[in-house]
Amino acid sequence: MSQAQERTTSSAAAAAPEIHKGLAGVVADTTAISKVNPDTNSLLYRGYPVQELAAGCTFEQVAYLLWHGELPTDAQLTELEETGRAQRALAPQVRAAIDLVPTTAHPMDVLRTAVSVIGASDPTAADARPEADLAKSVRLLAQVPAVIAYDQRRRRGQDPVEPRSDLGYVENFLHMTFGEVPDDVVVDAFRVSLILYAEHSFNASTFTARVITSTRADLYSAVVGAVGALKGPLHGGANEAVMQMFAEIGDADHAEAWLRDALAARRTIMGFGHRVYKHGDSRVPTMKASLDRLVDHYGRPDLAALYDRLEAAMRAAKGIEPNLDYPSGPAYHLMGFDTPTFTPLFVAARITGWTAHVMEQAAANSLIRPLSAYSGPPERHLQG
Ligand SMILES: CC(=O)SCCNC(=O)CCNC(=O)[C@H](O)C(C)(C)COP(=O)(O)OP(=O)(O)OC[C@H]1O[C@@H](n2cnc3c(N)ncnc32)[C@H](O)[C@@H]1OP(=O)(O)O
Ligand SMILES: O=C([O-])CC(=O)C(=O)O
Repeated sequence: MSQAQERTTSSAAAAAPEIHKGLAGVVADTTAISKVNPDTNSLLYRGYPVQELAAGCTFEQVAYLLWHGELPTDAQLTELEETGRAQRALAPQVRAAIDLVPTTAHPMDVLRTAVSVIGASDPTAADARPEADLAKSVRLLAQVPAVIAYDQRRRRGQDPVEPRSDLGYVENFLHMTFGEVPDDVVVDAFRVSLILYAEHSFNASTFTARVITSTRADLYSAVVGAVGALKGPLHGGANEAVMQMFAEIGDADHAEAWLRDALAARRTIMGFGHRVYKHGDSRVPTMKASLDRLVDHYGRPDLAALYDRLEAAMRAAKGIEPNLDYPSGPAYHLMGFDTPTFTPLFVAARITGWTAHVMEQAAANSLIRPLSAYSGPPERHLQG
């Protein structure tokens, strides 16, 4: 190589931008909503450890905390509950829109469509004042359970169940889905799962919501985009994929051989691994404890055995730990939800975190627009 060529190569190398594929390790902004700390395996919502919130709070209290930064007083909680309870029923046009979506479509497609119609029917959709965005967030929190319950029931050929305003959020959700409020152990496991799923800093779906908000689009558009991002199996779609995987393995005694073959085929093992946590997901022990109680309640030690054997085999083979979707999938299965409904349940919880981030982004906005390094052909021209 000539000296001139060397100079060109080294100056090109010096100018080459550092690429952060997948934005891994990039700190994109500040947030006061939650702190994910992989070093201490901890997760704080507005400063509170999520385990403490899961042990002692209702889901509505956690929603209020994420939106407002503080836990509600009794009067504030009552106001939130009453506003939500009054909005639990679906408008006829939302039901009609759901009915138009074929049942061959995934329930996440139905939910995405329903949120879009809820937004398009809201005359305040374009009102970007913080109090208007908060009201939209409360509305979505109240209506998403009705969409999920309505869709699962229509797929089963069952009539819809009307909401009950005398029930709390969690009990009413289960009532609308199953036509009855199940035993306390089930209600409590569901409550815990919703609190654990509520918020997780700049994950892919939340970041999607923030990107959309950064263009000054409305809150419903941000949530529709976030639902799309959550659907993928590398993100929220993993909870249903865990159950499909369990069905494929069938029996705990097959776990090790199944995993050996799956890894040899370079398959991704669903419910394992995490972009941020590399030594285990802070939420898993709490959800696993709820799963254990469900296993006892329903008398399903076979499911617990499969869970444990696959987890141990994955740890031995790859040193990779489960994420929250691993215990949540079988927990939702035991509660009686259909497998394709699992990711919509994640949406019901994450609506709180998404909308908190939408409001935080809007309050201190800067258009999110990273740079790219061009890797296509050099400049060229049409002939003649
Ligand atoms: C609530 C949530 O959304 S949590 C995430 C839910 N998603 C899943 O459970 C899907 C399965 N998991 C995965 O696909 C990944 O672990 C992700 C997408 C979550 C994180 O991905 P990344 O941060 O890109 O992981 P990373 O590339 O650092 O992985 C390191 C190595 O472990 C491997 N690995 C990571 N997770 C898995 C897995 N679940 N199965 C098999 N191998 C895995 C990667 O292939 C990679 O191997 P290599 O170095 O030989 O190529
Ligand atoms: O943080 C992430 O990348 C994914 C995750 O666990 C979540 O969104 O709950």
